[in-house]
Amino acid sequence: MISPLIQWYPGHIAKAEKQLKKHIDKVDLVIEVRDARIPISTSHPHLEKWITNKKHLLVINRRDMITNKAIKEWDQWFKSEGKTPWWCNAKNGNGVAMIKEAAIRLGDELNERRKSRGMRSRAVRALTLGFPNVGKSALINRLTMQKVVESSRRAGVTKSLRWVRLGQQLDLLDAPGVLPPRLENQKAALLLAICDDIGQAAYDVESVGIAFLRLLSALEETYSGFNKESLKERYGIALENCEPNVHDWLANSASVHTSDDLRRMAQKLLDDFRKLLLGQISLELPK
Ligand SMILES: Nc1nc2c(ncn2[C@@H]2O[C@H](COP(=O)(O)OP(=O)(O)OP(=O)(O)O)[C@@H](O)[C@H]2O)c(=O)[nH]1
Repeated sequence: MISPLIQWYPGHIAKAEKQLKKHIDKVDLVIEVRDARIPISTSHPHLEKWITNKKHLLVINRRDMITNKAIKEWDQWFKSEGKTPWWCNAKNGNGVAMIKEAAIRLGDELNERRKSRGMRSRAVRALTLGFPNVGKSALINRLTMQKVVESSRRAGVTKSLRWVRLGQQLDLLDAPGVLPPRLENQKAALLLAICDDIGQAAYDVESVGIAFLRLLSALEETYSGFNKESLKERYGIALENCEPNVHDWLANSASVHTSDDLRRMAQKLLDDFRKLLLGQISLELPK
């Protein structure tokens, strides 16, 4: 079995973490953004420690990339863990207005407290925090209803912290994505690579593509909007019987003749998944 060793901690992320720790004291509220396809693997292990005494809004973005059934099950799971998830699609704006209202409500609570202590009320200061590429910048652009920060397909585009004013009520700090310095959990790292939430320099596309196929073949049909037929039509791949050695099995398939073919196919497969061409697929299930 091929197990990719994935590590990604580029200089700008190390710098971002340092800056973040400096700025975190200045904010009232942390808007944590996660990827709906992998909401556990995109939870930062140090976040709880960083945000003690802060208000916390948990946003699960890319809701369009998983099924409604999956959203419902995750929703119940988060609630059973004492958390309230706010689902959104930062690309088309779905769910963003409710997140804005929730942030403003939390700001109002804060200002009530300030007033009771004889202090003047002010805009709530919020920080968006999350792994690279989960949609933090897209969310900010939707919240402000203009393109104030760069949002791009590549992970690691936001490179410095920047304040953005949202009316009189909300000041938002857009921060670069943060990651733990070591991806101890390689299963989670693999999911991050499949979802394009870490830079491509961190992994071997062929190994990740093959691991993705293996995951697809093990997916619960009822839980996913994934259509095995589409894979068969587009790539000539039948997922049945692809174990135990996916690599050999793939190498013998009709469209793969050279290792370059294999690499190209792996890349296309991952791109298709990321662009929703293979359906709405959850790569993690609630425990
Ligand atoms: N399908 C879909 N795509 C989204 C959604 N939100 C963001 N995207 C896309 O995901 C990519 C990454 O979004 P960004 O907003 O740049 O992500 P980020 O978290 O700011 O990324 P970093 O700058 O790397 O930290 C972009 O191509 C967005 O258009 C969503 O809800 N659904």
